[in-house]
Amino acid sequence: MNIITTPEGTRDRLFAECQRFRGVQRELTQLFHANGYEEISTPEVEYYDLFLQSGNPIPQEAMLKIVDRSGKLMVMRPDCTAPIARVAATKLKTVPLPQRLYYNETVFRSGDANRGGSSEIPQCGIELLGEGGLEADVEAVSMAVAALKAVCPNGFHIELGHAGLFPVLADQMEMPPIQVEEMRKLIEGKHFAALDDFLQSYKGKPAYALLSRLSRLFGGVEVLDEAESLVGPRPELRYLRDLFDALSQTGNQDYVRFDLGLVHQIDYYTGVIFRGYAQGAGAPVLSGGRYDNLLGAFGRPAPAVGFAMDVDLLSRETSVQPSTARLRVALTKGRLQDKTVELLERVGLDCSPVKNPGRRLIHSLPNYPLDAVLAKAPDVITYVEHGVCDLGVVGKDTILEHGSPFYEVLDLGFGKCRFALAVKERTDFYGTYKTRRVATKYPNVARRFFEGKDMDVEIIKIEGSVELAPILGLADAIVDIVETGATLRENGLVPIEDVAPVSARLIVNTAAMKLKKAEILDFIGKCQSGLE
Ligand SMILES: Nc1ncnc2c1ncn2[C@@H]1O[C@H](COP(=O)(O)OP(=O)(O)OP(=O)(O)O)[C@@H](O)[C@H]1O
Ligand SMILES: O=P(O)(O)OC[C@H]1O[C@H](OP(=O)(O)OP(=O)(O)O)[C@H](O)[C@@H]1O
Repeated sequence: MNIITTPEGTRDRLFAECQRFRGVQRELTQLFHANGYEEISTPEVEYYDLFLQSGNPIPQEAMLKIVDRSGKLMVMRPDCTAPIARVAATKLKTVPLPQRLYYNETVFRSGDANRGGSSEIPQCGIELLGEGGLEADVEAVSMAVAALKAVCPNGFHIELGHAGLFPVLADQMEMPPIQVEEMRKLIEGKHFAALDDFLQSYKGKPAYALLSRLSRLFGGVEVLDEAESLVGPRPELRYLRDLFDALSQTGNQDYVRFDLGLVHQIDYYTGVIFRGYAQGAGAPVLSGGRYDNLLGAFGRPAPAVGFAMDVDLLSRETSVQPSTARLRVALTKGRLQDKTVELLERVGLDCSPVKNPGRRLIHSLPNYPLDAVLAKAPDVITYVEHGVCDLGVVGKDTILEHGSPFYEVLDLGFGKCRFALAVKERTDFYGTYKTRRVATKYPNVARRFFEGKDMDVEIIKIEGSVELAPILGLADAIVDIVETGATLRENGLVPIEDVAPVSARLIVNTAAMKLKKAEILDFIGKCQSGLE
């Protein structure tokens, strides 16, 4: 058979697209070079252990692996920073610090090709090795500003956070580690209402006031004022203010904001963290921070700071289209549509176009700057993830199945049902050694549920009316949505265990949240007041 397609997650670039892409690379590399950074290039394959050693937060399953002739496990470089730290600690060991390095390389990660995920991510970035402290951070953030200025004609901004803030606040809450992680996830995902609920029983703790606001504290320098008013002076907040003041002295203040809710799972970063957002791009185009422990992991302890820019996102045609102030909201068609309309009407939005849609799929509301897009549930997630819709209304079932690379800000309370494990009446599902077969429309949810029980099962994906599978003898059980329980009953099935509760959620694209903050917060506020 002749192979005439490119591998999953890869693509060719032709003519104008290639020119735009090379143009961005040229602009960035010239800038870095002109500022005293020297180019470094490392192999596209590295030993897997290198990334284990670096404490890199990239999950194992996201790395593309190869086994070499001696049986050693290698990976296609999933990140540029660890290999550069390796070089600095070995070949460059005798070269005095600080070292200023830049790279123009592709990193490889296995994404979900069916959802537009790319396995090849071209990056351009810098590493400033061997310099700690404010001056080095000012240099790195200023370089990030200059780099975005060079390639984002429609506007951009950078947000600063501090990796040290969350751990000290979490310590003051005296929570078990599992709860700290739960709280971290709620803050990182900007689950506004869920975080409020979660923290109810911690109201007496000293860090409660700030932690309960942390996911909402993004914006201008007033964010630091509010944080300080809630927790008193803190060195991390003081540091961010000093950094902002220093950046203001070099004329960068208009490009710099804050997000105190930037809280990463693994403390790879040790100080300032930053992300860059460009008008028209649905995901951050730049990401970086201070990582003072990485070089030490390779035997040459030294502080370091750096950032990487996504050249693909920066050179896409769509990234040069300025976004409008109107919000685009993807609504799940079917069961959730009427409830969403009810909620919006309760707070005064005229939804008549959505109530009489005909065959049209996009509807402008006459009295609010919002375009409603009607889509199937998994597509709501795809549109919001890619930033072609700013917000979405979708069931938690779909989020649990498809993942959540977006902010999940509100539980809207309607569309309530649950995931349950169900079997034919009078069946002992757990009482056998045989590998059980489970039919479901939600294979990821089912797989995780049984993994949590350390149980091997065979999962069969069914597209609908899953109840048929055990009746016809194809499966021993199903994992499916149960609302009233009528469908199970009428088909001789019984629920034996709840898997997860489900209800409709309001989700927000991570870049849109930052680029259209005022409009999006207004809409979230409206939805929240409709719930109350
Ligand atoms: N009884 C229920 N069955 C299925 N979904 C429900 C139920 N109750 C609430 N929901 C919520 O409604 C959402 C949309 O359900 P709906 O049935 O309209 O679409 P779907 O089942 O995903 O698609 P379709 O039936 O068109 O294949 C679900 O994702 C879920 O969050
Ligand atoms: O507990 P109940 O109130 O009976 O509701 C649960 C049923 O509703 C859903 O099916 P849906 O009607 O969406 O059809 P589908 O199976 O084709 O998705 C779900 O998959 C169950 O079959």
